[in-house]
Amino acid sequence: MTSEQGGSAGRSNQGAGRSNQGGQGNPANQGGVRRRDDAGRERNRGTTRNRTVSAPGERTRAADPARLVAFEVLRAVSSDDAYANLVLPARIRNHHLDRRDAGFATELAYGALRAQGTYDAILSRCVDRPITELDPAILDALRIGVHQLVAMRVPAHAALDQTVGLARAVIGAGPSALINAVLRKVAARDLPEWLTELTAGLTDEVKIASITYSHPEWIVRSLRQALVAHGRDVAEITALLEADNAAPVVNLVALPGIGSLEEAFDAGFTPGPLVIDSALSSGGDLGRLSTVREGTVRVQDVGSQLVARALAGTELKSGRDGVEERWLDMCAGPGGKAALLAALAAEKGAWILANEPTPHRAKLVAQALAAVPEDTWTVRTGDGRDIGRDHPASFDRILVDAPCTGLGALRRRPESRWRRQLSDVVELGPLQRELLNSALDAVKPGGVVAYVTCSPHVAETIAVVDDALRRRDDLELLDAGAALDAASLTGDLGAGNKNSPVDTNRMTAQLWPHLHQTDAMFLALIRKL
Ligand SMILES: C[S@@+](CC[C@H](N)C(=O)[O-])C[C@H]1O[C@@H](n2cnc3c(N)ncnc32)[C@H](O)[C@@H]1O
Repeated sequence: MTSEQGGSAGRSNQGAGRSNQGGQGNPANQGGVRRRDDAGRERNRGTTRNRTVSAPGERTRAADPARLVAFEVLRAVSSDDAYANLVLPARIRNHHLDRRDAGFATELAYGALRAQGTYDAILSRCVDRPITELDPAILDALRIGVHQLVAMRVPAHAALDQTVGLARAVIGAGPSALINAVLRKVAARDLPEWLTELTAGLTDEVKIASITYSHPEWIVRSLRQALVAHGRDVAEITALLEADNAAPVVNLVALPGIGSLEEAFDAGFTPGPLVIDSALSSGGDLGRLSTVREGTVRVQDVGSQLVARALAGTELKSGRDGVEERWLDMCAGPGGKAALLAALAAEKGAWILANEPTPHRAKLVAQALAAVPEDTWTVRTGDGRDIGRDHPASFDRILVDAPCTGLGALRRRPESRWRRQLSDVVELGPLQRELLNSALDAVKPGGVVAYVTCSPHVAETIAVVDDALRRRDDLELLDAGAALDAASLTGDLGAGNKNSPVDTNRMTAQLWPHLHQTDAMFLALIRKL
């Protein structure tokens, strides 16, 4: 069963509230009752007591709202399988955090989630039983404490006082004593000292990197393998893992012919160096940008912008060039690339079908497309695997932005590295192949299919494309690296996999967080003969 929605459907504002730090002003904070300086210390609390780690004195009794927000986010992630980037803005709003507190809570929650592997290894040395036997709430409070102690500029006494105060307020007096004792042991060393101790005697580079850069071993192994398979030096793994741990820059795109970045520039965004109509910022409240609320300017990773533009700019041999072309976004939800593609299609006089099987995500696609002239697009709610059979040789350009593990977007989803498993890679394989095959049936001779993943994993990238090329004799690979260069402002991204040891992979391209400051998007451009 499928259903189609015309371009007039689903108009509503979107984009508002997507900021990580979109806190509301808190009158109490503005009145100077509770302010935080850059080091995360609260100021104007009355007499400053000179506490030390060894003599912490009387503990704070109430939970600091910013730490409470971070704690609630960790609890929602570990106990309710929540997504941190969805929970955090809501909690920031609920607790009325001001901008500075929102920034502190964001750093604390995201930092503690990303570095959980390292922190759990540290905690294992400081707790006299396996940490898996700890009450999950206690473990989350400890993780928050460790992050303040070893990675934030929070003085040790404040980190201890505040974390113990939080634990006392939300967990109870008993656990707060345990937390106090454990965090004191953590505070005895800084992070480099802890890492030296944790990796002493290890020779396995994967294990060392896993502890040092807080990634599961299977992901370290997969990313090393991906670097090599895409023709890069395995020594880049350190820079890649570090890039996964850095707070990502917010990327905006102005929909071509529709949006303007002037307002974003006025608000402090800077022009993106890699792609036209893009802007960058290290944070801020996006909700105050009217263009973002209207949907004419959208939050979108530069890598996503580049692959969409590379597909739109590829020369076709399917007849009409540009005018009245039919485009398909086979896996469109929630609509980021569909919106950019639709705006590019509108400029060229083309039309796009945006397909998504999940009804609520299909609604998001319609919302994302609402800013684009409605005669340019249609939303279809259905399985992409049926499109090749139902609409053979019907489209000039097709994007298959396949469901994948997202291993290339770990910096944006702090908890996902702990949720994903190697078995996910295996499970997604058949779906990725069926979707690509359906797209290859649905594309016209001379038309182009872009196979894209936000994962560089070999099994989700090269292996899928290789299988398609092996099964069919009506395909040719186009130079995806050159297409990305042509879509970029620099013309010299160096994303082509020219040095890949795999023959068929030399025409594909791979963007990398540590090289391009984008998500690790893979792109293969396949023309049907
Ligand atoms: C990587 S996301 C796409 C992101 C999207 N292109 C964007 O830029 O916002 C993959 C999407 O594929 C959808 N999907 C899953 N199974 C599918 C299927 N059988 N056919 C089509 N899409 C599917 C998922 O629901 C998800 O929305």
